[in-house]
Amino acid sequence: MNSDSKDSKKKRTVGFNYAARGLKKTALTERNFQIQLCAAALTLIVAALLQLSAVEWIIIIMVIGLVLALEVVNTAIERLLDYLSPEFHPLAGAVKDISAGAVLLAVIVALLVAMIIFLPKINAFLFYI
Ligand SMILES: Nc1ncnc2c1ncn2[C@@H]1O[C@H](COP(=O)(O)OP(=O)(O)OP(=O)(O)O)[C@@H](O)[C@H]1O
Repeated sequence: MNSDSKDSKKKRTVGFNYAARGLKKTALTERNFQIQLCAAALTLIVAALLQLSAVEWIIIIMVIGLVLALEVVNTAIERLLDYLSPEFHPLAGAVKDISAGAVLLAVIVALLVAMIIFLPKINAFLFYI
């Protein structure tokens, strides 16, 4: 392996480490992210119990990923604003509200998707027993 490809592999590993560190920090400090991680774990357990099809699994995993990724971005925006605008400023407040609104939208979509996929299966299961 030449030194150029070694360097680029090292850079990728270092980049991944920084990203993992960011996720770890978010998971350890952000209450909303912790709640969403628990909800995601619960959803995956219910999905496994209800034996979803491959397409249903893909949809569920995508909406979970959307919510978690948006929460991470929202956290980054909050931190950035805390750094740039530690004092009260209506614009800083508006940006935080809008960023939180994006997470809320994704959560609503995730709830709707979960209801559409899970409710008929839960109904069928209850009817069966
Ligand atoms: N610098 C600021 N200027 C004006 N309003 C702010 C400011 N910081 C926060 N706010 C208002 O307070 C709300 C909550 O902000 P905060 O940063 O506490 O976010 P949070 O959702 O409680 O997340 P976290 O608990 O992770 O900090 C914002 O959505 C915004 O309306």
